[in-house]
Amino acid sequence: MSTTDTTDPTSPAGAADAVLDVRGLQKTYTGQGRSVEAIRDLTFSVPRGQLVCIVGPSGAGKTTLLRCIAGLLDTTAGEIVLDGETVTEPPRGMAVVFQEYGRSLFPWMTVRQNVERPLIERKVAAAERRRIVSEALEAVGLADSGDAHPWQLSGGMQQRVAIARAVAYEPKVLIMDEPFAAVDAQTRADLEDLVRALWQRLGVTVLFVTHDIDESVYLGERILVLSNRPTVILEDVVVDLPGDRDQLGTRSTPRFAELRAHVYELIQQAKQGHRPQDEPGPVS
Ligand SMILES: Nc1ncnc2c1ncn2[C@@H]1O[C@H](COP(=O)(O)OP(=O)(O)OP(=O)(O)O)[C@@H](O)[C@H]1O
Repeated sequence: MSTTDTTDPTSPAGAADAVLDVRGLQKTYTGQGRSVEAIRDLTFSVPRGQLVCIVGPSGAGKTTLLRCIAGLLDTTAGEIVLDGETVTEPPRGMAVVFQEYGRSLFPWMTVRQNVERPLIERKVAAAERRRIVSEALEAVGLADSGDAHPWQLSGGMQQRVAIARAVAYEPKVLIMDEPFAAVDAQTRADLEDLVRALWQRLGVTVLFVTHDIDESVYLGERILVLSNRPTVILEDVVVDLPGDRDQLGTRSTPRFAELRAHVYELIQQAKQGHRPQDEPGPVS
């Protein structure tokens, strides 16, 4: 298959099996006498259980997009729909893992207490909480670290705690914003495999923003490549690699190299200001 055959014709906006619909999203930051048009027009839909990576040049609006989807930021126009409900505030069905694991965990709480906290807020009964937390820690390989405090753990382990907390929440959509940018290469590879394993086991829908093109190809079933700001989708790339992936084997296949080269080329084009030909103008 050539790299030009990668646009997915099967993911129209508003697909019936979509867990998440982003429709005509626009976001312009205003204040202090100036405005920044971050997102011009984004429309895409994510089928339940898909692992989607989002890449684009620095400042393209990736974090802005995730914050809008997570209900943490008001949109200027357009709509985000999670399982049929318009998102107007952080919805129960979403969990977010950020890059700064150090700041997202409470240092005075143990690992177990950190993972348990959202479940307490959700008023899950104590016995059920214990079961869910144990399973989540087991799933991320931290079954023996429940009584430790975050500051006693390595960066990679702390990020595992953040992932366990997100998974324990049993989200419909797991949002990850450059979660592995601050860990070393070996830990990063392990965490990538952890995300793929959890995704396959739990069937959760994942939106994963990364700067790393190789990571997006290795992890994703699909990659949304964003243009330069003001952001539109430059290309919706299908990652047609086998579901079972491993760091050495998958990354050395010709198809992996082909997809990586294609996404790399798109990012270069985005940086040079290339836009899709049929880009709709901003709605006035
Ligand atoms: N609170 C804000 N007020 C004004 N402008 C903002 C604000 N937050 C972000 N921006 C601008 O919106 C644009 C998109 O920012 P955003 O952080 O979403 O991009 P990004 O793709 O996540 O960047 P990076 O890849 O560097 O992390 C940038 O031009 C940024 O300066």
